[in-house]
Amino acid sequence: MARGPLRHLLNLYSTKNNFSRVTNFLHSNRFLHHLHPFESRFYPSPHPQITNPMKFKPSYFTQFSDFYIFPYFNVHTICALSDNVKKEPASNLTEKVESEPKLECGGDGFTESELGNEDTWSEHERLNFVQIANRDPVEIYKDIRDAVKSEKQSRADWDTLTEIFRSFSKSGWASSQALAVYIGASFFPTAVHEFRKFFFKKCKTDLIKYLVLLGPGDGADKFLFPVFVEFCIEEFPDEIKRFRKMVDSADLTKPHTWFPFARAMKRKIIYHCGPTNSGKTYNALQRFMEAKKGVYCSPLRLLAMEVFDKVNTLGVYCSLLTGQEKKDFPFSNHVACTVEMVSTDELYDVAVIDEIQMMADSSRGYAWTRALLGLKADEIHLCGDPSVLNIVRKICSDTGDELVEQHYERFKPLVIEAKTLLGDLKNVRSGDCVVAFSRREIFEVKLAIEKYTNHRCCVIYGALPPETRRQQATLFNDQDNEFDVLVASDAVGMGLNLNIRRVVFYNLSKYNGDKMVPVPASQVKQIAGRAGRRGSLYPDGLTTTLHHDDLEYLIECLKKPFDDVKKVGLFPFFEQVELFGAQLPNITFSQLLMEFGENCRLDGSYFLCQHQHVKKIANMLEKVQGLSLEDRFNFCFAPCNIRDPKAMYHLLRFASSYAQKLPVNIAMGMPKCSARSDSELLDLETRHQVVSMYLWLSNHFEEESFPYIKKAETMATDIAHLLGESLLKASWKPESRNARNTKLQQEEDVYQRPRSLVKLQEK
Ligand SMILES: Nc1ncnc2c1ncn2[C@@H]1O[C@H](COP(=O)(O)OP(=O)(O)OP(=O)(O)O)[C@@H](O)[C@H]1O
Ligand SMILES: [Mg+2]
Repeated sequence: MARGPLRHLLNLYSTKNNFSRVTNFLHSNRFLHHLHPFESRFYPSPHPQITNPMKFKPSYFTQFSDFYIFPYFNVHTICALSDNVKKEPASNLTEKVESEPKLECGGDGFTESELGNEDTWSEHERLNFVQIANRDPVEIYKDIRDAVKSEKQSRADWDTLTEIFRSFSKSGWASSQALAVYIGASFFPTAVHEFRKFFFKKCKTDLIKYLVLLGPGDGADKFLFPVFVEFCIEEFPDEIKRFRKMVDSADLTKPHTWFPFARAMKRKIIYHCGPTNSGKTYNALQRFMEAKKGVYCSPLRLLAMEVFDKVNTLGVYCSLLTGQEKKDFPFSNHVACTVEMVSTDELYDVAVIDEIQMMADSSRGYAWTRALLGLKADEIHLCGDPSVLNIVRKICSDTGDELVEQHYERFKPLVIEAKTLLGDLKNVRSGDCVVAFSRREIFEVKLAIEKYTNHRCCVIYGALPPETRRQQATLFNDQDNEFDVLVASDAVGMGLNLNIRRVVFYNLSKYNGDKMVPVPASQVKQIAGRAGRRGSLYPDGLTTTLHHDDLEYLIECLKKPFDDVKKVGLFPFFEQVELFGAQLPNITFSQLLMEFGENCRLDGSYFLCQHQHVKKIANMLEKVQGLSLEDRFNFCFAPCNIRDPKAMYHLLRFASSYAQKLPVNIAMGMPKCSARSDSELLDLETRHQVVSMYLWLSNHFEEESFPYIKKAETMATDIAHLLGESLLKASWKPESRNARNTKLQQEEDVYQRPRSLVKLQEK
């Protein structure tokens, strides 16, 4: 065993202020290069110091040190364990390490001078301390283990020792280091408690004196840690084995290896990179239509429907596949689908993944990542802004795919109107799209515009079914009617082709589920960019704000370069969660998801997508008996508004019937007429959601369990129609789905909203 250099490092490490010497030693020995692949097995976060030794910083060292502290991880073991380590015989490496000139720190690394100048210490004690500091932790451990019983100590020393162990048990450093030897965070306190008992029972005076000298804190923690590791390895082999299995099954590093068939292909990736309205999707779709077999992956059902209609009109037979609907076009070789639904089994000539920057989306990003990594297509066209270009470059270098970049500019520049609407909605003009970020505000604006001007408004917001959004868009685009103004939420940012002359921001703040925050610049850009589409009535796009106060923020957002995204989303497949769950019997599914989130390992380019939505549904379904783990997993992804109690109730009902193996009933009536008030409109929105959920479930479970598909389809169409009718007449004050917003509703005059929410926040 190449213990010499490793011991040397350990000794250096256990002394204070020795950091620079240790790092010099590491650099000179090329240890870091060799350890890289192995290191990635332990840590969920990126370690730039490993990939680039010159960036090695003191704070990293503590995390890095296990390899030296843990006596079994010598150079040989590390070489053997790492797959990608340079093919160099371990013995060579050892020789290199050992042949490095010794650093000038005297003896074995821990010098006498480093012990300070305590006059009270005898020469004998000094020598003793140096010896203890430099002893092999394995030997220290064995000595304690084999001792008969502890020697008598002074009261003061016992007290200090108690403090030392208290500090050790609370040390975040020790707890996170322990993970590297598979002692989980939840087991760590128990392990320390046992270690303390063991230590107090048998420890010798000189060791205690040395620890007392170090005192509670860093120095003692680092001295005790390797001894603690030895203790755990002997005392808790089963715990360690169990935790190791668990950690291994939550390994989400190297996700490109999850798709061996895609890896076996030589794929060509074409990144259509540019701002909104620059022709990215148009060009990608040209290739899609030319191909023998193609797939278009859309961020929205609406956009999938648009492409489905468009390419069929142009004579290319295309099917439609979304979570809710399957429309098989006879003899078609093309399919337009939502990105979550794309098959990674099917072979395609050309695939298009639209709005690729959504890879970085905190909840849905995993679907884009999966499509990019897993699609089996000779040619994959990515359309999006430049924010994920760098990370796509990195992913392509991991997958070995060829990457071609095509850069685009906006057809016509977007012009900012500095005059603004001067805070008065009476200044709205034909072709304007007023953007507000809540349903309540959308209806307030519509009400005000229709009351104080001669314009009529169409509305588009997230809770409307795609069919209704399309109907509203058509109404707005059509010049032969009075509906010449659009009031919309951020749902307008993607997809629809709209004849917008000017995008007017009613405000530039939105509620993030917790508080009001400024709308991110990337979103502002995307929405503003909707003004002036090529081929539309208004090819020159304009944008402005309602209030002058907000203008500065709008300009700032539009001037801002695109973000450079560092991480993209990932989510485990069911099989991965199942494997992980096998290590943790007797816990609920939502606890299992939580454990997975806490224990999974990711490498630096990925984050685990948020799954509050999934957890909330998992919690609700906990009491439903008879669902398999896979059923639970699938139910949790149903498109259900978790803030809508009625929708949640129906989902629970569906799951309960399914669990009892009964045919799942829609059990929901159809309203007779369109809505006459906002609460009726809300009710229609909920009903549509429930039916849409039913359709989604019928596509994700055996069809026999959901036998009322035809009925659900008819209901969905009818409700969307009623919603459309209702919106034509909607001229009521908006209500809110939950009590939280009712306070906000008390504002009487729609013109009296805070002057500039962005400004207010800055203050
Ligand atoms: N070469 C072209 N010939 C005719 N029309 C085009 C051409 N390129 C783009 N268009 C039209 O210009 C409009 C904007 O193009 P496209 O939707 O491809 O832009 P985009 O860059 O994908 O925008 P977004 O980021 O908003 O999705 C569309 O209506 C499209 O049909
Ligand atoms: Mg596009």
